[in-house]
Amino acid sequence: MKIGYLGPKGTFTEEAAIKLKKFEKCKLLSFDSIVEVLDAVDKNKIDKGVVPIENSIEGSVGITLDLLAFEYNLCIYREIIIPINHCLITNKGVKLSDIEVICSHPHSLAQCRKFIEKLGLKIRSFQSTAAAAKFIKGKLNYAAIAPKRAAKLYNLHVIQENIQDYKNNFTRFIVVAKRDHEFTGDDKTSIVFSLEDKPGRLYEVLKEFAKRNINLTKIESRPLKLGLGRYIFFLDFEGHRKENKIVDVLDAVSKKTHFMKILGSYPISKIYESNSLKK
Ligand SMILES: O=C(O)C(=O)C[C@]1(C(=O)O)C=C[C@@H](O)C=C1
Repeated sequence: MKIGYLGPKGTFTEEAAIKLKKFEKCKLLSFDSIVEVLDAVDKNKIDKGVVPIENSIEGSVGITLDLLAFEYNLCIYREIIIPINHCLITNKGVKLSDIEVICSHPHSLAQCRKFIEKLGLKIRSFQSTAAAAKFIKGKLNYAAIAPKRAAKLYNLHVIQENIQDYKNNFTRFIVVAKRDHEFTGDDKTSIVFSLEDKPGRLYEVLKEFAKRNINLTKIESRPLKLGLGRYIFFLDFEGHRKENKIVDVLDAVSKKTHFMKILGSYPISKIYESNSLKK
């Protein structure tokens, strides 16, 4: 089983991918961007791919949602939630006062916004935290925001841990595949849909879930990219698409939407512990 992840080695996504070893024997392969991971699954170069979808401080990873909605017909096979400990990382011997530029993934920079503002640093974005850590190697006025494990892998130094602006920081990752997960009895389903621009249309859809006592776990809108005021909705709810109640609700919703895509049913994740220093 080949599983791709947003790399290089040392990203939070790799930490999430390592958790998959509990479920199946797999070989982990690193990719430079989220789109490359999804594309490799789509083209059957790998069996599954792990990408971030949502963070408890900064919200959704827009690119992941957009690719699932508009560009690929892939399924969510599993979700993995891990705690995120952002570390300030430099070359050995560098002091806080030496740092001029801070490098990281835009989502990580956003999760540490107040911390960065207090230090008055310039920022530079990278495809991932570990790519930023690799980049600062040998650059004495640069720091990276990255996992502890990235510092260890690239022989860098952790100046400060847990620098995110809010204590409870978690990211939800999804494992994407060509098919979704079989029924386990403790599942969730994700769909995406768009509506006609008429009064009450979203209410009509949500009513179908309320009527059947189905618990929604997330709702999010993203631009439909056809102009202001036009949206696509992502909805997560409890239950598996093979259960009668869910078959029924999906049928009702498909009749009330302009477009609907089932992204998949998969087991609800527990929150994993960080294993940032374990392999
Ligand atoms: O750069 C990484 O380490 C990633 O795994 C990406 C990512 C993200 O896109 O949200 C994952 C977890 C953190 O929330 C910050 C960055």
